[in-house]
Amino acid sequence: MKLFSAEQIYAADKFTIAKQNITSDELMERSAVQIFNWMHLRMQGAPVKIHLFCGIGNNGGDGIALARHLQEHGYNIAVYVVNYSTKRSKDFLINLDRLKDRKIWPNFMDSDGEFPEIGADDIIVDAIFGIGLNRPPAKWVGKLIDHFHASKAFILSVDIPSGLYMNQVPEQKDAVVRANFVLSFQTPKLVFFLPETGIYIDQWEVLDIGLDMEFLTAEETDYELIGKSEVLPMYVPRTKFSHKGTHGHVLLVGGSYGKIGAVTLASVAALKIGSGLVTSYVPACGYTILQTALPEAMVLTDGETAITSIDYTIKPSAIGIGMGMGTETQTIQAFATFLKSNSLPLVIDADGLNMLASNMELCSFLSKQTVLTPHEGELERLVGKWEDDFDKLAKVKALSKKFDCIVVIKGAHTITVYHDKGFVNTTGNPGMATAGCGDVLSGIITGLIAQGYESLKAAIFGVFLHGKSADLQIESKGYQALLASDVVEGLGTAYLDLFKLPEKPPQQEAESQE
Ligand SMILES: NC(=O)C1=CN([C@@H]2O[C@H](COP(=O)(O)OP(=O)(O)OC[C@H]3O[C@@H](n4cnc5c(N)ncnc54)[C@H](OP(=O)(O)O)[C@@H]3O)[C@@H](O)[C@H]2O)[C@H](O)CC1
Ligand SMILES: [K+]
Repeated sequence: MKLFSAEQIYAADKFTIAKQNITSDELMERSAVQIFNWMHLRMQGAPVKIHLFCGIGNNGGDGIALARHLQEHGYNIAVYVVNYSTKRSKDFLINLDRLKDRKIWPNFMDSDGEFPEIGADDIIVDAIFGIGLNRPPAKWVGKLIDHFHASKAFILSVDIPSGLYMNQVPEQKDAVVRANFVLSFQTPKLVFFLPETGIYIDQWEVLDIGLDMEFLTAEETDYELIGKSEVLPMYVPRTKFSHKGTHGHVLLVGGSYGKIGAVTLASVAALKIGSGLVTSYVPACGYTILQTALPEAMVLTDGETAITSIDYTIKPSAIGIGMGMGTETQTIQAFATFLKSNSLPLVIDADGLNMLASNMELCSFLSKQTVLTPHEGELERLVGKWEDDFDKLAKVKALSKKFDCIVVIKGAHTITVYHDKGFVNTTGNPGMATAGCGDVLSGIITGLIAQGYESLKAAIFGVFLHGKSADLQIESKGYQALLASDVVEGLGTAYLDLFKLPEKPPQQEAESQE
């Protein structure tokens, strides 16, 4: 799913209005009706108090139009106009008049004089600011937002939590609504998925307001949200006459005394994701461990407790390097020599990234579209400190373009960056914050590349399957007990889940059984 910018959404509005020959007010009405239907389906007329806080722009207009529909269906509402500016939008005013025609008089608020009482069991509809926020909210609006939070009421934000920008992090962290639920029009927003801004959103859902599909399809976006529909077309099925030689040969280079587990996890993940053959290249201290833990793998050794040179005669189809490898001087030399002569598809993780970061000149030797899989600490060593999430993304894009590499920024929503484009993952959970999960991911991505997936697709698909496996495993294991090896274990079901149809709603299910 594409993640559109504010400019693109405004352009889509304009295009849709012209093409469908509707007014902007009609488009606002569609938005309001969609929100109303969503709420009505869940609330079924419940007499819960609903406080609608509406700004004076089109986000506020949505709120005002929603208030009319709620009132017409007998809901218990209170409407407030958060009068932060005198520049009221045309469609806001049209809807304000419609409300007044129905004898509903909003409370106009333009300072922190007195805020209404809000009960913990009430609902707040947050329609103060939408995607048009372009400067910090006034102090009193910040206080009003504090008042929302203090009430403990459920907060439903219209389109985007008020106070969040579309393309930068907020200056005042307190002046942003912490939404329990966001109903976002047509497209989720990138800020829902970034660590500094995603914290303001518990859950979100997209409402289709019928923006022109032709326009949306043609528009290129800087970011894409990756779900099942995006990865399914990437999947390459096995053919009847294929054999282990057809499914690639992975070489994993890493490990040092006390850290052989890292290569072991990557190796088993590479096998489980479907590579035909896996060779693990480890210091001699890892030989027995690997041969015992993973009889399916072949093992090559070098040095006693750390890797001192990387020499092999096998012909791998993809190489993963760095997990548990250490950064001893001899290891760094071996790594440098290897990079200078290697032209095979490559994945670099963990200590491989640390060695790269302390010898950035080596980046010019990376084979094309090398995949780097840093966590935040490793990334900072590679690109330097960033000011905020947007600066981080800009720095990563610059690195990717400079060295033609793919950077997998690991996090709650892992973002795979290639040149100017970012792919935001939707699977995974906090149970994955556990030792070895990164090693598993590097094994998965290397294993997919070895099977013939292009490196970028392997990174995007691999990140998805890694998270999906953990999501499926969590159902029986819980967050705390999830281990990296459970994530490896679940890879088979993660593949199978790609082909599971979504569950039908109960009514359809009954009909299909008749
Ligand atoms: N296609 C869709 O998704 C549709 C979305 N709709 C809704 O429209 C909003 C966007 O509406 P817009 O009027 O452009 O913007 P806002 O409502 O967010 O803001 C209104 C104006 O407020 C001014 N502004 C910005 N920041 C501040 C601030 N800190 N303090 C005071 N005022 C501020 C700004 O105007 P200026 O000229 O003063 O700069 C904003 O324009 C979208 O989110 C949806 O909810 C439509 O209903 C249908 C289509
Ligand atoms: K809002």
